[in-house]
Amino acid sequence: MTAGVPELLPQDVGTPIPVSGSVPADTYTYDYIVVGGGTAGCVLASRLSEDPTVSVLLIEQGPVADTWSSRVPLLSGNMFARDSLAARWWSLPLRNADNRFLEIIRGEALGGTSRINGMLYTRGSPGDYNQWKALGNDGWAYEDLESYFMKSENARSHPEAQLRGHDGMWQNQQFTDVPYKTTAYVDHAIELLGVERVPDLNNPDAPTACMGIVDIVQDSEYHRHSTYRAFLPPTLTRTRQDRLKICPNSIVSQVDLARVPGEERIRATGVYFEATNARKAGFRYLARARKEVVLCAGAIGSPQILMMRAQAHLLEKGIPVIKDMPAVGSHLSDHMGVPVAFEVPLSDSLHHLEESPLKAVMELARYIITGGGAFSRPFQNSSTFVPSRLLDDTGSISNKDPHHLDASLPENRPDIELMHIAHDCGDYDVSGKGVYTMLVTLIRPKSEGSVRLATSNPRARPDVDLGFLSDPADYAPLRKGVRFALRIGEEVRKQGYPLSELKVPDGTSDEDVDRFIRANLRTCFHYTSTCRMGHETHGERPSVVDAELKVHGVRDLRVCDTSVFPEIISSHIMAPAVMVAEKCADMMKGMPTV
Ligand SMILES: Cc1cc2nc3c(=O)[nH]c(=O)nc-3n(C[C@H](O)[C@H](O)[C@H](O)COP(=O)(O)OP(=O)(O)OC[C@H]3O[C@@H](n4cnc5c(N)ncnc54)[C@H](O)[C@@H]3O)c2cc1C
Repeated sequence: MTAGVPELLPQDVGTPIPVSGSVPADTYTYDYIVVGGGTAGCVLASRLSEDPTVSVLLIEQGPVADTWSSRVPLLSGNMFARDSLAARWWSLPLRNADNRFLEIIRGEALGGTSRINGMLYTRGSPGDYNQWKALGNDGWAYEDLESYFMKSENARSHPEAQLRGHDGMWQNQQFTDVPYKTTAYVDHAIELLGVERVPDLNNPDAPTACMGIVDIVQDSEYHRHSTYRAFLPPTLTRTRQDRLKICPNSIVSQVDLARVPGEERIRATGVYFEATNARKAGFRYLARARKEVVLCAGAIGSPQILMMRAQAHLLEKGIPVIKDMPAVGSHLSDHMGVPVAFEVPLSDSLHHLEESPLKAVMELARYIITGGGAFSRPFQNSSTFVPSRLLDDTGSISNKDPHHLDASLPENRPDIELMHIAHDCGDYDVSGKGVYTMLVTLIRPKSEGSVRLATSNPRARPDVDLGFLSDPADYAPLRKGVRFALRIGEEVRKQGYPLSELKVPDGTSDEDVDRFIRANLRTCFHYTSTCRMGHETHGERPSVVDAELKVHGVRDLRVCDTSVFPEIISSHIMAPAVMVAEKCADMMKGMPTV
């Protein structure tokens, strides 16, 4: 037992396979089964179990692990720490980027990726969701979703903001003090280049070209506020343990499907699962759902589970296919980032903590005593968003026509984000140097990849093809973004600040910049759209779930995580994952959605 969450074993919540006739059919039956206790899954399980008359089973692959370091912002975002519970494996080679391999990363613990990520809370542009609606998804325009963003959050730093939530379970806040000198020079340079600085990047009325400090999910004690800590804390799970059963360290292999008598359709009746511990392999269990099964296993896990029954090509792997759905695992989208790195004085970057253990210890002590300092924040503090078409040849925004900056219009969505990071983001040797990185990120990529089963073993990692640069149209905005970052560097130097180019393209031609992009491209781990929402299962825009997140043609089965995004949004995706779960809970409860 860890930190008081009542944890159950597979044999406590499921019937062993083969099912014995002596076990009454109702014994291991729940109203709802939620698969995956990650970012969205914790929210959904929490909301569904508000009703004292329903029973909910939550099955999570990873442990409940509420360690101290998992709450310290700077430490908990370190995926390489031994207790980080970040699962890591290699992608397939990037065919269009020098056949490089990139690491696929997700959180595997209660809280999922919200337990290990960069903590940035961003809703995205209203135009992102108006685009979802334009693709045929009724009920998913920004005006339909705003109340769900507000319901979940407690925005501690924006008490006056009417369109931010202040009573929700999930806390976020913003640090307005500038942590390193570089930031002030960089921000000033960006303003000189025509981008407006805004106090709240989550204000839906902010222009599409804007820059500001990003809110982070953090509670009043300056701890990371993962969705586990916010929505399923021990105080809540203990009072609901009669109706909310939490089974960690268990992996769901398949959804149990049965034909609906007299109908073409099939229905989800339960899930098969087993302990994650390899020594328990071979002991399988079945839990049944009276009402619905909901997959919240993330944009890699949910298609992996569905593919066990739903793709014709899997016949070759000996997997019997119940329903052919070509969109399952297809259309993987991710933000791709190109780090443009500058050298700055060591004291102005996070590297000074690595170079001086004494300083690191003092900073940690400062965090423990005051809650402030370098350890109280994640790696990234601020961001700049720009639609690249507004950047002119000089690398600045001269077109200030309000129509072009109206964030509610899908065509105005920004396609470039510059993540401002006082650390290096590449694989090169920077020992002894201070580094400031502009991570130039393509946030509306046209390239798509896929998730495919490598074997029929549910414990095996699936093959992830990120598909970066498979659409050559992605070069143009990335090139503009890289040149914009270099231009910002120039403006900073003009102010007299000692910043020099460290990792930048060899020359100024398109070929030079493209070579740099291919050699340095990295994932932002923002996987979406592998079970995307839409009208059809086949045809021009094949999809997996409808606007109620129900899997097409299968009764009583929904998907609720970032895999359902009809298109990736032009910002970080954790807050939208929570919004999806809030809306899904209301739809399942039959409550009128706004
Ligand atoms: C390193 C990193 C940094 C990031 N930084 C940010 C950021 O700062 N801001 C932001 O907005 N976004 C960020 N993201 C992205 C964002 O955190 C995720 O996209 C989002 O949290 C995913 O939510 P989810 O519910 O879809 O999936 P997850 O949170 O990944 O949850 C899926 C859960 O399902 C479980 N699971 C999977 N398969 C099974 C199975 N078969 N059986 C049982 N359980 C299963 C997993 O263990 C996991 O707990 C980051 C991502 C990473 C990896």
